[in-house]
Amino acid sequence: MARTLLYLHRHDLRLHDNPILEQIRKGQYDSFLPVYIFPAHQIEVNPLLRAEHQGKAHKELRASFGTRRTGNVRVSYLCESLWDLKRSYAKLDVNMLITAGKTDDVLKSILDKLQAHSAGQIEVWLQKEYTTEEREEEAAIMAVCKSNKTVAYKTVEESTLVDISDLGYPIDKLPNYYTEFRKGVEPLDSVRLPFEAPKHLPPSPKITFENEYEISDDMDKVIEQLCAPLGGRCDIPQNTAHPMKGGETAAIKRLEYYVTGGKSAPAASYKTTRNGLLGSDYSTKFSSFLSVGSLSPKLIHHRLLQFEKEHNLEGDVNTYWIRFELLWRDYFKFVALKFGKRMFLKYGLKQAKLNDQWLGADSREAMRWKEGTTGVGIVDAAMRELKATGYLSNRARQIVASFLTKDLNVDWRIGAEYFEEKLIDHDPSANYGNWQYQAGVGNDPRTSRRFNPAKQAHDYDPDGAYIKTWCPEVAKATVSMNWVYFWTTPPKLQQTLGIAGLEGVRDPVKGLCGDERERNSGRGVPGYRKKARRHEGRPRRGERTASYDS
Ligand SMILES: Cc1cc2nc3c(=O)[nH]c(=O)nc-3n(C[C@H](O)[C@H](O)[C@H](O)COP(=O)(O)OP(=O)(O)OC[C@H]3O[C@@H](n4cnc5c(N)ncnc54)[C@H](O)[C@@H]3O)c2cc1C
Repeated sequence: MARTLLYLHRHDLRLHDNPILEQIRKGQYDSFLPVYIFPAHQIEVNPLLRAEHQGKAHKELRASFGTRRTGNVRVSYLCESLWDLKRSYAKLDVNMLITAGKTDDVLKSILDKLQAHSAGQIEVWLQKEYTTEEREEEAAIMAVCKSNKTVAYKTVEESTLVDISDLGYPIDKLPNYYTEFRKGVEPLDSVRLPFEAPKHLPPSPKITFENEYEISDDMDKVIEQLCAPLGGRCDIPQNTAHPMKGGETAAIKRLEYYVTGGKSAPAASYKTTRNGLLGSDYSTKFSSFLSVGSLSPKLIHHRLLQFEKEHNLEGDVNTYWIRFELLWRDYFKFVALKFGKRMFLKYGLKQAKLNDQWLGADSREAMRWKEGTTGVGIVDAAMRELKATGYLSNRARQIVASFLTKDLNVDWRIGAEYFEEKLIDHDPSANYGNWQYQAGVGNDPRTSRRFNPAKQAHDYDPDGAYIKTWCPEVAKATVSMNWVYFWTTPPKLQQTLGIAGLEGVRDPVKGLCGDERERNSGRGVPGYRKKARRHEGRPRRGERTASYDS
């Protein structure tokens, strides 16, 4: 009997290190059909409906606090990643089917079509995911397969550096804090070798699949369509910290770039540069590739091993630290599996009723935070960078998350949902896990962690270059307090700079920064330098800036 493998791609848009494609190399398949379905519960797919099916348009997709599930920058990035994969398949004479709709319904129609064309024994393979919505989707897919006697179904774990089956304990025994988890998997001897990209694949079945959605072969057309209800396609500014396009091709190029240059390669200084805010090399920028699966964490690990060996950098703290961060990614995925829905609940993993008075999405605080018009320079710069580019450094993410939850007292889920809409690297476990951590309801042993924005600005943006890049209205300010806290600009200077009427000057959203003592803890005010020297190396209460247990 003929055998057909239907590969339902999810967040695994690559050929390299792909266990499902490896299975094809090992198995005897007569035909192979890779499929991607734009999921109608996460992406606004109405614009792709054929004219005669406009009546089937579903309700506008909104997250619980009103933001879009997927914004224009992220959906464009996803299309770039998908079309890159489609082109790679085409080079192997394989036709990738890209369609849209409710995943299980669409899968059922594809299976019907395949069976009508005598595809024989059909196997449906897909990536295993760990967050609740993705697991619910998987359950629905499994139900479709089970209801059809000629269809076998298989999921594959492939998205983490350390496979879940190599942890050595069941998921309910996952440590509640990162350090214990990390120590349990280091020194990473169990990381499996990446598979090579296939050189040959079986031919695609000769079927033409049609449903109510029409997906053009022209990526730009699809991007235009998908972005139309999301405010239109976004032009990313030249000075973005993330200039890379989506896709496996760009991902491999980025990985190679990051380890090129011997001891001067960006990877060789990662630990010292990773808290940067401007430029694209201060950190790896692997996250967006990892989030859609264009890059495998196992490939990164093994490429780093090779790099270390070539340049006598074994045991180097910089490359170690890249893995340290990749393990955070793994950890949050496993946390999502262990805690299920709690990952998304107000009181978090801890079910810690820290605060019953959090402000909502329509509060002035939440709205001005999103717009980047609070008057707190480092926060506004970051929020505008996020909106314009879909990317934000880890340092800036921590600062704005702390400001929203600890200074403005806004419900952390509003921030998480906004990040979900905007970030090109959105990954539900990393996003919600980090937000919970910052809000004090997740995996942080401390609940009172707060970042003082003035101290952060002076430590990580001492000459204001970052603030001035994204908030050009204060570019001419020469006294640091004026770009750190816009409203401190003397009225005369406000007139000269032309900023007197700006919301952040006239009506700032200060949160705790409104407190005079708090403002005086910033280096921009006289006397700070003396204080700073006194406290050197000794973080003050509530002001620890080091991330996590770094
Ligand atoms: C509030 C908040 C929300 C976040 N949301 C996301 C998200 O949706 N998707 C996402 O990938 N990361 C998220 N992060 C983690 C981190 O900020 C980004 O992974 C990182 O900034 C991406 O840039 P990079 O690839 O250059 O990272 P690098 O510093 O080069 O790190 C290398 C890789 O390690 C992983 N990593 C680094 N830091 C973390 C972390 N704290 N948690 C989990 N993985 C990490 C990423 O895969 C990253 O690509 C969030 C952090 C915060 C504070």
